Amino acid sequence: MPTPVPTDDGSTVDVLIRLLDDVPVPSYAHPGDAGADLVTTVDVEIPPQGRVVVPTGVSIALPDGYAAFVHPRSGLAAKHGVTIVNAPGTVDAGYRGEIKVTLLNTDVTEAVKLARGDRVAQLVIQKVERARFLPAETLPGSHRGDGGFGSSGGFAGR
Ligand SMILES: O=c1ccn([C@H]2C[C@H](O)[C@@H](COP(=O)(O)OP(=O)(O)OP(=O)(O)O)O2)c(=O)[nH]1
Ligand SMILES: [Mg+2]
Repeated sequence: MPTPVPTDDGSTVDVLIRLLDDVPVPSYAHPGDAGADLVTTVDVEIPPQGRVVVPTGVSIALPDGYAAFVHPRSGLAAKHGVTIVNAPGTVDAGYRGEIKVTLLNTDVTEAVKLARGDRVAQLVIQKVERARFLPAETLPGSHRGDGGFGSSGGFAGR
């Protein structure tokens, strides 16, 4: 069995954060976690199949070449059907406004009540490339070609 190489704990980036409310600085629950939890600063009830934009009480300044992505939390999704409409939300490096989360209650019958301070999303910071788009008449061939949307097969006979 190959020995896993420990992750480099120096792989962190400094991100300035403003707390706009009495909220904790987002933190990673465990070493090696990718997402730092964000809380809602408001009590909210999301009706069945409803959506609501909640503030998180934080704004950040990312270095150029980085973006932050607002991801759903699996516990909220699995237990209550709560996800994020635009998952993952994209926070641009130049954005200085409050980070907000557009929550969606996918449950058809049950409303979901969230209280101020509840963790509603997780923020993943990533390095991102920006492209120089080069218009071309044709594109180089590839093994996949234009196959997509299930071209490699479905599941369980469908
Ligand atoms: O889940 C999200 C997604 C975005 N944003 C903020 C940060 C981001 O930099 C800005 C714009 O997001 P996006 O580009 O996704 O929205 P848009 O509809 O294209 O708005 P804009 O025209 O302002 O770019 O909104 C959030 O706070 N939460
Ligand atoms: Mg945009």
